[in-house]
Order: sequence, then structure tokens, then C-alpha cells
Amino acid sequence: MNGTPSPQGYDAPDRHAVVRLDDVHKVYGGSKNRVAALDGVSIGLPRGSFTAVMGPSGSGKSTFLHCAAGLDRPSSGSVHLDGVDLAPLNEKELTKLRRERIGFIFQAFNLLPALTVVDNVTLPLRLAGRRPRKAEVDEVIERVGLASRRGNRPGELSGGQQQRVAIARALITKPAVVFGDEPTGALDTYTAREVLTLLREAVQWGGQTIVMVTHDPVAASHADRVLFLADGKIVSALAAPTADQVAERMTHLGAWGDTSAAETPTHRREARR
Ligand SMILES: Nc1ncnc2c1ncn2[C@@H]1O[C@H](COP(=O)(O)OP(=O)(O)OP(=O)(O)O)[C@@H](O)[C@H]1O
Repeated sequence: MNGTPSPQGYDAPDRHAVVRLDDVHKVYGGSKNRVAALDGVSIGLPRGSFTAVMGPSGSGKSTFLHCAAGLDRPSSGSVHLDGVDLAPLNEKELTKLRRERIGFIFQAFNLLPALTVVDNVTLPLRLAGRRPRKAEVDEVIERVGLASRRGNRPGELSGGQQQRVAIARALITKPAVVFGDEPTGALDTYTAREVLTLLREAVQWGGQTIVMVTHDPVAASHADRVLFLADGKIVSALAAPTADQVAERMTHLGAWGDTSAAETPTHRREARR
């Protein structure tokens, strides 16, 4: 669980990991426009851990998330989720596995505008044919601080509140892992911190496993470990990271392009406030 490279890459894939990728390659295009979006990724993510995935634009973060979550299939290599090898599953089986064992949180919240908070949160249970139990619904809605908003619709909520609904919706099925794609990307600094604290608590108190793609070093600093991707490979990792350490590592990867070398998106955002 540190940043030391092993002969197999960053961390030997651990048999007990909730998410395990073994030598995963994902290739797009043909012979003329071939892109190796993932180029031999091997990693194990332990149960109850919070992992942030960072890297320059085009480094393969989304592809990593999509392959790890069974939204996309690797060109070669294997992905195990909660002990299940995803390769032999057909689309129907993959959909069922995603519905039952994975929670998703997106930058754009993706709530259904016509449904109340309670109905948005319980939707995954109803889609899985399970009748929501009042106690479990109350518990998760209270945990995200929305007990007084149960009957509101998304349009009546702030961005931070909407993301908390999305978090409750991701947690309600008690998934093996929650994948976040820039979950704080649309939020201001203060609200983002509240949402990240909530995710941290889900890991710390609920034993939830979370994997989050982010461009924000401050967001990444809430994770137990940051994985850095470059050109489709995990090139480095940081355990118990600070935002400054993450920003510095990103600068070395050339992640901020040719804007000021020391500036990060977060620092720029803070400077504008
Ligand atoms: N459907 C696709 N067809 C062709 N190439 C693709 C496709 N999806 C991704 N790629 C390429 O694979 C590489 C990795 O893309 P990916 O979206 O995973 O990067 P990323 O790190 O998430 O980028 P960003 O931070 O800009 O969202 C890029 O070169 C991208 O152009």
C-alpha cells in the first residue's frame, strides 16, 4: 500500500482486493490511428479503501474507471470485481452485477428530475426488484444530511445537496465499490469539501470501497492513496497524500500543460475567489 514499484507494476494485484486489474490493455482505433488507452495496468484495490485516480488529460483515467466498473471491456487482461471475473459475463449479467454490486457518482449528478429525494435514492433497489425498507432508507438519507429534504425534487436542491442525493443512491444497495467520475467537478470549493468528507466517512465508518477519478489535488488528498496514470500506465502512487504532494507529482507528469508550472486547477479556482 505504498508508492513503491514492484516487478509487476504498482502493487502486485492482491487476491483479496475488491477491484483487481491484471495486465489490462485497452486499445482504440485500427492500425493507422491506434491508441493504447490502457497499456498494461495491474492493480488491486483493498476493501474499505478510498483511491483517487489522477493523470494528465488523455492519460486513461476514464478508460480505467470504465474497465474497472464493467462499463467497458478490456482488449486484453482481466478485471475481477468482488471476486467475480468480468470477462465471461454477457451484457445482461454485467448489467445485473453493476446494479447490485456497484454504485456510481457522476459530476453531473444524473438524478431524475421528476422524482423526490426518497424516490431517487431508492431507485436502484426498485430496479433490482427489491422493496426498500424504511429503516435503511432513513439511515442513508440521514447519513447524507437530507432528512428534511426527503420530499423535495432535485430542482429544489443546491448542487451539493443533489450530489448528496446521488451519494445516498450509490450507497443504498451497500455496493462492493462506489466509482466516482469527477464527483466534485461541478461544485464550489466549500461544497466539494463537504461531499468529500461524506465520502471519507462512508469509507471510515461504513467500510465502503471508493474509487474516484479527479483532476483536483485537494479532492485527491481525501483519498488513502492516489494512483497516477500517464500514457495508459500507472506510473506512480502516493499513500496518505497531501494536496501539495499531489499537485507536485502532477506537475512532474506535465499535467497542467504549459500554464504556470506550479499552478493547479484548484489553486487557480481559489485565486479567482
Ligand atoms: N471511444 C474512443 N475511441 C477512440 N479513442 C478513445 C476513445 N476513448 C478514449 N480514447 C483515447 O484513449 C486515451 C485515453 O482516454 P481517456 O478518456 O481514458 O483519458 P482521461 O485521462 O480520462 O482524459 P480526460 O482527463 O481528458 O478526461 C485518449 O488518447 C483518448 O483520446
